[in-house]
Amino acid sequence: MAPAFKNTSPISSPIKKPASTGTAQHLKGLAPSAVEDSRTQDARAYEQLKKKGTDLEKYIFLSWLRNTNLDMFYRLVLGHLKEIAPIIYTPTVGQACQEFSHIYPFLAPPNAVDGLYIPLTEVDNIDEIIQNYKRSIPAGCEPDITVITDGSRILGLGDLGMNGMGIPVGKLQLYVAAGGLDPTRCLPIVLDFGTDNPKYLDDPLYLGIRQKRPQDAEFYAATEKVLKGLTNAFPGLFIQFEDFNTPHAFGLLEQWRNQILCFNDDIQGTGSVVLSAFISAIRLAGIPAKDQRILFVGAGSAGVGVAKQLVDYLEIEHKIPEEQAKAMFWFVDSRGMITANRGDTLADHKVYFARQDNGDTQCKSLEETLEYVRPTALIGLSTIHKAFNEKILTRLNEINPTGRPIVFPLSNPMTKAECTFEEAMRFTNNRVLFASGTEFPEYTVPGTDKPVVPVQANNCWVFPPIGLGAVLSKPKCITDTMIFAVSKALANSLNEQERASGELLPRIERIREVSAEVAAAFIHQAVREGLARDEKWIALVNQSGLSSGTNAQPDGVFSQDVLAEVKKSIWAPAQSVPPFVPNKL
Ligand SMILES: O=C([O-])CC(=O)C(=O)O
Ligand SMILES: [Mg+2]
Repeated sequence: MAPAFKNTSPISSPIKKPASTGTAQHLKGLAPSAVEDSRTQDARAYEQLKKKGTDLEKYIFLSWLRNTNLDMFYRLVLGHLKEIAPIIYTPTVGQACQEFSHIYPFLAPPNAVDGLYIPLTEVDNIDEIIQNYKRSIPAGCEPDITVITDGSRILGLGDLGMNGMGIPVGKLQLYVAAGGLDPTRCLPIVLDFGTDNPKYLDDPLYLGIRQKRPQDAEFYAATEKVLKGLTNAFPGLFIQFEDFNTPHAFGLLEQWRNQILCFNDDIQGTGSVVLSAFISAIRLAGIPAKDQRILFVGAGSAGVGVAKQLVDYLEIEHKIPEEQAKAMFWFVDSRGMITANRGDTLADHKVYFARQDNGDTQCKSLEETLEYVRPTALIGLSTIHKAFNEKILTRLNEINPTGRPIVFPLSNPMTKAECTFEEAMRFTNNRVLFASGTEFPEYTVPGTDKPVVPVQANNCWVFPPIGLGAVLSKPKCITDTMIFAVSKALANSLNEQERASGELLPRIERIREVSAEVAAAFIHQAVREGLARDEKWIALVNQSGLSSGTNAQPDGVFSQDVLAEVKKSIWAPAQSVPPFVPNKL
C-alpha cells in the first residue's frame, strides 16, 4: 500500500511535455512521443483491465498498477467503483488469497513494499522489522492505520496461513476508496504464524513459514510483542483486527480494546452494518421490533457479535430490557439449536445466547429449529452454501403472512453464501427484506421490467468511516456506543429513492459521500464520550451545539460544519500526470 517508489511503470510513461521536460531530464527518445493527460492514460489502463480474461487476472493487473502508479490505480477504482470493488475486495480477493503464493509478487521489494510479513520466528525482532519498514517508506508516510490478520479464518474460506495477506491489502484499499484515507499512510500486516491447513504446508510454492499454528499462550505472547512494537513506533496508530479465528478474534479484542485504539472488523464491523440494515428492515417489516424472532445460523465471532449489537439496539432504541431482548434470539450451529442443556461444552462466546427455556427440546437441524422457533428473521453466518434452500425460505414465508420476512445470508464469498438474492426473492413471493455479505446481481421479477437492487451488508460500509473518524479525532479507544452511532448514521443516510425501493443500505456508488457523513457522526460521538484527543475536532463538535455530554444517546447525528471539515480531510488521487522518471535513471 505504501510503495517506496511510484510512477515507474510503463503505464505512466508518456511524457507530458516532451520537448522541454525531455530535454531538461535527458529523456528524449526514451518514451513514445504522444503528449497525454491523465484521462487518456486512465482510459488505456481501463482498456487493459477490461481485456483480462478472468477476475483473478484483473486482480493481478490492478495489484501491479497499485504498486506502480498509486494515483492512477485510485482514479480507476473511484471512477469504476461498482465494477472494481468486487475485484480488489470481496469476492475476488478471496480467490486471490487462496492463490496468493502462486500470483505473488506483484512487484518485488524494494520497488514496492506491500506491507509487513511478520513470521512467528521473528517476533522478538519486531523493532528491527519496523525499522526496516520505516526505511522503505518516504518521509511523512508513517502509518495512521493498519489492518492485521494471521490468516487463520479468511472470509468463509478457513485457514489460509500467510496467504491471508490479500485481506489487509484489500481492506485498506477500501479504506482509501470509500473512506478517503491516505494510501501512503496505510499499513497491511500479516502475522505469519504458520497454518494448520495441510494444503498449504504441502504446497511447494507456499510463501509462509511451514509449521503448525502455535498454542494459545504462544499466540497471545507473540501478538503482544507485535502490538507493543507497533504502538511504540507509531503512537496513535489505529489497529484493525481482521479474520482471526473466532476464539482469537474475541480474545484479542477483549485484551486490547480498552488499552489501544483498536477495532475488530468481523465482530464489531459486521455487527454494525448488519444492525444498520436491520434498523432499516424493522422500519419496513410490518412486524414491531418487540415481536421479532431472530434465528441465527452459524455461531462464530461474526454471528455472536452481530447478535449482541442487535440486543444493544433493542435495549437502547426500543427500550426492551436486556433479558427480554436476548430471548428474541436463537442460534443454530453444526450440532443444532444452541441450548444450555444439549450436553456439550459450549465455547465461551456461545454461552450468552444459549437457550434455557427449551425444556427437553433439542433441535438437531435448521429445519427442526425453524419449526420450533417460527422466526421472523433468518440471519446466516454459517459459511454453509445454500443453507437457506427452497424449503427453508418457502416455510419462512408461510410462517410470516402478515409481516415481511427478513433474510440476511451474510457468509461470503459467493461460494459460501446461504442463498442468492434471486432465491430469496423467488421463494418468498418477492416479499423478502434482504441483505447479503457478498454482492449479488439485480433481479427482475418475472412480468415486470424494473430490476430490484440487492443490498450488500458488508462491513465496508462501516470500517472506512470508523477508521477515518478515528484517524482524525484520535480517540483513546473505540467504544460500543461509537459503533452504535455509526450504525444509526448509516441507516439515516438512505436517500428518498433508496428508501422508496425498500433498500436497506445506500447504493455502493454513494459510499464516499456516505462514509464522510458516518465519519462525522463517529467524531461527534467520540467527542461526546470525552475520548477524542484531537483539539480541533473537540472544538468543532463543542461549537456545533450537538455535544450534549458523555451520556448522550448515540443517535448518529452530526453537524454540517464537522461534515465539511471531514470532507476537506479526504485524500483524493492526483489528477495530473507527474513527469516521467524512468527506473534507474
Ligand atoms: O471482507 C468481507 O467481505 C467481510 C469480512 O470481513 C469477512 O467475511 O471476514
Ligand atoms: Mg473479515
